[in-house]
Amino acid sequence: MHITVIGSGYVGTTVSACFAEMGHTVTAIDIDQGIVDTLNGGEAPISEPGLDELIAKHAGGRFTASTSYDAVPETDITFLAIGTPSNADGSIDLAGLEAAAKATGEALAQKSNRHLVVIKSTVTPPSIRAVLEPAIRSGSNDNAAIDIATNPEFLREGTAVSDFQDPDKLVVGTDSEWATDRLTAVYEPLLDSEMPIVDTDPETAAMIKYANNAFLASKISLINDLGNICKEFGLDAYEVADAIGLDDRISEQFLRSGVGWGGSCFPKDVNALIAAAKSEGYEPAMLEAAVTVNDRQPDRLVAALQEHVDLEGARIAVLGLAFKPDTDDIRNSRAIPVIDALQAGGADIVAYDPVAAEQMADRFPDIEYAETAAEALTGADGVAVVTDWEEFSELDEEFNTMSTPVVVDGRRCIERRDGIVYEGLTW
Ligand SMILES: NC(=O)C1=CN([C@@H]2O[C@H](COP(=O)(O)OP(=O)(O)OC[C@H]3O[C@@H](n4cnc5c(N)ncnc54)[C@H](O)[C@@H]3O)[C@@H](O)[C@H]2O)C=CC1
Ligand SMILES: O=C(O)[C@H]1O[C@H](OP(=O)(O)OP(=O)(O)OC[C@H]2O[C@@H](n3ccc(=O)[nH]c3=O)[C@H](O)[C@@H]2O)[C@H](O)[C@@H](O)[C@@H]1O
Repeated sequence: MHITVIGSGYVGTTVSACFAEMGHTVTAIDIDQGIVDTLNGGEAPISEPGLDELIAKHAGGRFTASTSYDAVPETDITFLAIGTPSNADGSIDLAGLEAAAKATGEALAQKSNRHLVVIKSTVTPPSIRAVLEPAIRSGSNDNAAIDIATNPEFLREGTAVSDFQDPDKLVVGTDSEWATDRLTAVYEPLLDSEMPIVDTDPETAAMIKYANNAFLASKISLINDLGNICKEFGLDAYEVADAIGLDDRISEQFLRSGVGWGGSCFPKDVNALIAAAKSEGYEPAMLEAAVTVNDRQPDRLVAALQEHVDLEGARIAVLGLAFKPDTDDIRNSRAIPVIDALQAGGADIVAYDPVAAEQMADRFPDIEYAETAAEALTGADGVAVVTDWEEFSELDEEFNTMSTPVVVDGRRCIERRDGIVYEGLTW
C-alpha cells in the first residue's frame, strides 16, 4: 500500500519507518524542513533505539519525506500523527492537528476515488466530529469520498520501534466495513492469531487510548501514594509492590514508585481528559488525585535532600534529565520541577544526562552540564537521581569524589552501600 504519514515526530517517524519495513511505500510529510532533510538523509530526527537503522535502510527507497502535501492524493491511506498538546487550562490544543487535517482535506480535493484518513494522534472523543471531521472534509470536492477513522497508538518512547512492531492490541475505530478492512490490511504483516483486534467506532477507540493512559498514570500515582505511606512507616515500598504485583489482577508492571510520571503524554492526556470531562459537567475526582500525587513527588525528593544538605549555595548534581531512560525527550520531565525547586532553595546545579542535556539547555541555559555522571558527582554536596538510566546503577567509586556523598534516589536505581548517605523516596 502507498501510505502518507503526516507529522514526523516521535510517533510519525516510528510509524513511517515501521510501515516501510512492513513493505509499504511511505511518504512522510512534516512542515519542518530540517526534519524532512534529516529523514531524506537517512537519519532519524529523534533518538529512539532501532529507528536510525530503519530510516537508513528505507530512505530513498520505499521511504521518502517532504514538506508538501502533494503526494496525499496519490496514496491509498493517510495517517495524521500531529502533536495534541495542552492549552493553559489543560484542555487539548487541536490547532496543529486541525491545520494538518485541513491541509489533508484540501490535497484530497485532487483525488476522485475513496480515501481513508486515519487519526493516529491522541484526541478527545467529542473533537472527532466537532473539529477534525469538518476540517478534513472542508477542502474536499464532491467526488472525494473520504472515510475517517481513529487508530490510537500505544507505543512507549525508548522502546517505540519494538512496541509498534509487537503491540498488545490493534484498535481500529471506523464508521464502515471498507475502512475497517483497509486499516486492518495495513497492519496485516504484524497480525497473527494471538493479536486481539478491537474493532469499534472512532469515538470509542479514542476513549480507549485516554482510558489506557489514565489508568497507567493513576496506577503509578497510587503506588506513589502507597509508597509515601510505606516511607512514613519506615517500610520498603518496593518489597510491598513486588508482593502485590504477584496478584494477576494487579500485575507487576507500572508499580515502580518514585519521583513520578512525566513525558509528552501522561500529563497532557490525563489533564485533557479531566478538562473534557469537566466541560461535560463531570468532576473526575480519581484523575485529579492522580495529578495531585504526581505533582507532589518532585517536591518530596527535594525535601528529602534538604534533610541532609542546606541547599543555599550547595553544589547539587542532578542525574537524568530525560523523562525516562533511552530517550532524549524532556517534555514534562520530572527533572524540570526538581531543578526549579533546587534553584528556589539556592542550590548551584550541575546536571548530567547521556542524551538529553542539549534539550534541557534550552529550558535551563544557566545551569552547568557535565559530560559524564562522574564529572557531575565530583565535588557535589548532594545528588538527586531523577531518571533511571542503566549507567547510573553502575556508579560506585564515583560517589567517593563528592564533597558530601548524599544520594537521594528518585528511581530506585542506585545501590545503597556503606560510605554514602542514601535516601529513597518511597523506601
Ligand atoms: N510520543 C509518544 O510516545 C506517543 C504519542 N502519541 C500521540 O501521537 C501524537 C503525536 O505525538 P508526537 O509524535 O509525540 O508529537 P511530536 O510533537 O513529536 O511530532 C509532531 C510533528 O508534527 C509536525 N507538524 C506540526 N504541524 C504540522 C502540519 N500542519 N503538517 C505536517 N506536520 C506538522 C511537527 O513539526 C512535528 O514534527 C500526539 O497526539 C500524542 O499524544 C501516542 C502514543 C505515543
Ligand atoms: O500515549 C503515549 O504517548 C504513551 O504514554 C506512555 O508511554 P511513555 O510516556 O513513552 O513512557 P512510560 O514508560 O509509560 O513512562 C511514562 C512515565 O511514567 C514513569 N513511570 C513508569 C512506570 C513506573 O512503574 N513508574 C514510573 O514512574 C516513567 O518514568 C515516565 O516518566 C504509555 O506507556 C504508552 O502506552 C503510550 O502510548
